[in-house]
Amino acid sequence: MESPDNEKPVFTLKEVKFNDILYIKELAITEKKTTAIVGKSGSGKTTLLKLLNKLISPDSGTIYYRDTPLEAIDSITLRREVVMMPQTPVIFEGDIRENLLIGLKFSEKELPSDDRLMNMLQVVGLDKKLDEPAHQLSGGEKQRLALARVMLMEPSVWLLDEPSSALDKDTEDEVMQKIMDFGKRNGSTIIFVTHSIPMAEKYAEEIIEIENGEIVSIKQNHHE
Ligand SMILES: Nc1ncnc2c1ncn2[C@@H]1O[C@H](COP(=O)(O)OP(=O)(O)OP(=O)(O)O)[C@@H](O)[C@H]1O
Repeated sequence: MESPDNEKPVFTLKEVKFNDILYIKELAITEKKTTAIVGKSGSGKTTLLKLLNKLISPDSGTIYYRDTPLEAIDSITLRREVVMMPQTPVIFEGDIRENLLIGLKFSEKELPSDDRLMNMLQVVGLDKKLDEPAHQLSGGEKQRLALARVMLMEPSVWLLDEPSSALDKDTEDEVMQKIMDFGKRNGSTIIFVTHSIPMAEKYAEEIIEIENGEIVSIKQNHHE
């Protein structure tokens, strides 16, 4: 796939194979754009995100992050810039504050103030106090907390696996819109997995469709 000169790929995949699950001959994911990965359950969407975050490694082929092969980048260094939010939010022992800060533990950034943490809870629409225990939150609230954690890390690239799956229809749109606004404001690249074609069409500029571990289409999606 050829990109115009002003569009640089953030990830490039060449002949990438993982078990019998995924085979990607060639793929370039454009920097600063929003890309949706769609496909049926079990088609390999999560596997692709995990490969991009170096949680798993391909059996063969090469994945480049910008111009560097992933095997030449240390995982922690990569994950300071490329942050994945898994489908099921990971919530740790402790209160909401600790859960917000845990993502920043490996970064070299200064820890944010309580005011900033509260502001982030407001952005994701989580009306809780910082010292409330996190494990008591509902599924949708945990997802909002996980999202606020990602936002605090100010990733250059977001990998979101079904970011709104635990939310009801009314809040799904609100949260997706927040992700988009926040990401665009920070000049981030957003790559999100969804089984919902309407969600992909509404929010993504590029839609990659996977079927049985292979890309069957890449569409540009123009918003008015
Ligand atoms: N490490 C692994 N080893 C073997 N099989 C795996 C591994 N990881 C995933 N699979 C299988 O690979 C297939 C693709 O899984 P994946 O999680 O990527 O699908 P998905 O498209 O994200 O599905 P869903 O929409 O249901 O989350 C599934 O059949 C899954 O059971």
